[in-house]
Amino acid sequence: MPCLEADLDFRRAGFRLAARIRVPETGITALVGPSGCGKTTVLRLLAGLERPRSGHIRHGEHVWFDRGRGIDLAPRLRRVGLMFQDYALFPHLSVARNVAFGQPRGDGAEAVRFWLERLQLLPFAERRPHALSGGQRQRVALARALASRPEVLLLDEPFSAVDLGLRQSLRLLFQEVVADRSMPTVLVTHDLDDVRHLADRVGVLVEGELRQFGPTAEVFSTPCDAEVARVLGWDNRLPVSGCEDGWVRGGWGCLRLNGALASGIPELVAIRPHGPSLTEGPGLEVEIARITDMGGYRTLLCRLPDRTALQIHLPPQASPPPPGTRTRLSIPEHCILPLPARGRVPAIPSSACN
Ligand SMILES: Nc1ncnc2c1ncn2[C@@H]1O[C@H](COP(=O)(O)OP(=O)(O)OP(=O)(O)O)[C@@H](O)[C@H]1O
Repeated sequence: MPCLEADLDFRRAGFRLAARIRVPETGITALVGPSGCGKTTVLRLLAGLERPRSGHIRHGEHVWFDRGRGIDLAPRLRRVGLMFQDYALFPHLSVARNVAFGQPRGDGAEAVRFWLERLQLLPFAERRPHALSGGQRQRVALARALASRPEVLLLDEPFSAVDLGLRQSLRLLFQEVVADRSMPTVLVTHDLDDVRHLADRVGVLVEGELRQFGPTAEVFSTPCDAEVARVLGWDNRLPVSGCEDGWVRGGWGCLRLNGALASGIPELVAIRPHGPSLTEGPGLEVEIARITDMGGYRTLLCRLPDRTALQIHLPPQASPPPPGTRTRLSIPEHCILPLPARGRVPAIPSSACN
């Protein structure tokens, strides 16, 4: 199956990107990372809108870019369906004509209607982009990317401007389209729910470096370093000042680790919010700061002795003492993840493309 494979080295003033990425034909590959880490740049390089300094880009047997061999295919020849954050709609064209733009020859008004209907845009078919809401404009851009019958789909924040209900239905639609078409699909997003709901695999980009890449569940459950953990929403991060005999400590207290440390002193330990519980026995000293009922569970915001915040989730039947109470927290070893300052990118298995 033709996967999209790229080895990218790119530089611009004050910014360097070096990433190897392999996007299989099936499923969705998400790219996440802090603002400015280079996500959009990766999409622009793949689409041919920026030129790498060295490296290569291949789609199956087709070489799109190879600096050494002097190959640099023009963007229109790469058959990429693109959707960028600014939507890049033509202001003088109606919604229908924007969607028709870039359609392959032979696809007529029926195909346009099909996409307008699927993206709930039919009522706006004759409007110009300026007369649409942000979310409607975003759907026009998505419809246009899909109507071009791309062989590779690159989407930058495709659902950020729509409300939650529409977002859920767009996610479903998007999943169906990708399953029907089987094409390498890269989704850039800041929304971790998009990643959890949609992505089969995820790459975490930090300062232009692909720090971790792998199956979504695996990357979320075992981030390779402190920065990746932050990007993936591990909010409970405790800085480590020392480590001996299987214990780590900081101004917040000390915790026993599960198993030996792979290397040296971790920069911090991350704590899973599900699993810790209040105890009268030995545990981490905390003061309860806030209790929030979340419906299916309760969140407890605790303060540790050095005032670091720690958030845990308790089952709805738990009855924690009121805010202001000093108590102890028992944190099972499997809830503690020691993290180095900077991890190594795991090798991308060649089987990822099979
Ligand atoms: N046209 C440009 N000229 C110069 N520098 C740019 C340009 N576009 C982006 N940059 C810089 O390149 C770096 C990577 O930008 P990029 O847009 O790829 O980040 P991003 O991860 O997509 O960010 P965001 O999540 O905020 O959209 C940033 O430091 C940014 O300031």
